[in-house]
Amino acid sequence: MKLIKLKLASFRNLQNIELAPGKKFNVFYGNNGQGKTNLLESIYLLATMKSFKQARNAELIAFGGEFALVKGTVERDQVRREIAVLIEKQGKKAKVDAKLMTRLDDFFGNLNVVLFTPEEISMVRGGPDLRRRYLDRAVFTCDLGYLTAYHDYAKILKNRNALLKVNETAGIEVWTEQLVQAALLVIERRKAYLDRIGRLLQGFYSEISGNDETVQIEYRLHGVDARLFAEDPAEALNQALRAHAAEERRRGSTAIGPHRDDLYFGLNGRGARQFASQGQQRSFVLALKMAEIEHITRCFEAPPVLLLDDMTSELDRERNRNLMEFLKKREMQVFITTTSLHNVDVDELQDNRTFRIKEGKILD
Ligand SMILES: Nc1ncnc2c1ncn2[C@@H]1O[C@H](COP(=O)(O)OP(=O)(O)OP(=O)(O)O)[C@@H](O)[C@H]1O
Repeated sequence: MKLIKLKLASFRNLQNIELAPGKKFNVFYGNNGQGKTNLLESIYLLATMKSFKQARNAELIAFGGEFALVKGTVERDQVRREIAVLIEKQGKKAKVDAKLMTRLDDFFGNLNVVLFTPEEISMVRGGPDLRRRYLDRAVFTCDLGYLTAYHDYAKILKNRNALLKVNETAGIEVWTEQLVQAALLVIERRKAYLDRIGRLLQGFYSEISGNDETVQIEYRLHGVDARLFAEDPAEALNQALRAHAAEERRRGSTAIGPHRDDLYFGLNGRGARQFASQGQQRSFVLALKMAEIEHITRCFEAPPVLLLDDMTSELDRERNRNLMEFLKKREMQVFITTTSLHNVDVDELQDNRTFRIKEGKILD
């Protein structure tokens, strides 16, 4: 899967960009604040319809503009497709080969991306919402049905919360029953994904870190007896909900379910969040991304496009070299941003292309 053309109009500070990326490494370099991250954000948006900065539509449109347009030509198995996202303040529209997509399922999968930014280390250090967001996106890429399961759960959760908020207990059982069924579908898919990723993670971590530390990843159910869950998942959730009934009434919201669950990242048998160094945490996230790349490659029989934002500032020399080795071995298109070409071993990269960005324009 390759992005062979990219066209931007009024996207953030990128007023008018037309680009023919190379099929392997594409390095975007320039000073701070010139538009390098914006460029990666546009590619991410073309794949996911979302900003990785959680930006609202209005923020994506160039100051003073009415809309932004991101267009790309993607190639897979020698078939080319034109995909486009039009961003207006009130919403986004997606097109494939000039046809407006009414079902987003038909849009996703034309371009798959995996993103690594300096901020993502907070996935290890920060709160559970960041890990859930990562997990949901990762599951969804290869399992489009997950989006429906997730939305069904979210809808039921909203209805149940609305009753709890007004302290209405009549009718709550019906919602509880539906909540448990929908929750099980979400948890099952999340766990299945983690099983696959977990098997790949160790190898990639060793490759990046160059040492024999061990890593673990586990799904952590919030407030649920894990042993009972293994025997009778529905009963375990019901029991946990019964045990938290008073708390739910007090807080006016549902206390148990996938919206509260978390991921455990372990390093040498201890929590990476509390005990791993910055470098180890970075290696962990990177290994997670490598595992995600491998997983996507297997399910689409084509590697995703990798977006590496300001990569060099994040890893020490050896880890950086190990990452480059990993990337060189793969037939994968990579977009890298950096403040200086000295930060990236461009000479050593085959088929590389470099682009200088200044004030929202590509100079080369
Ligand atoms: N909606 C918008 N319209 C116009 N310009 C915008 C908009 N949103 C952000 N910008 C501008 O984009 C620039 C930031 O670009 P970007 O984050 O891509 O920088 P960068 O080249 O990645 O820098 P760094 O190396 O510091 O990460 C800022 O100058 C900001 O003012």
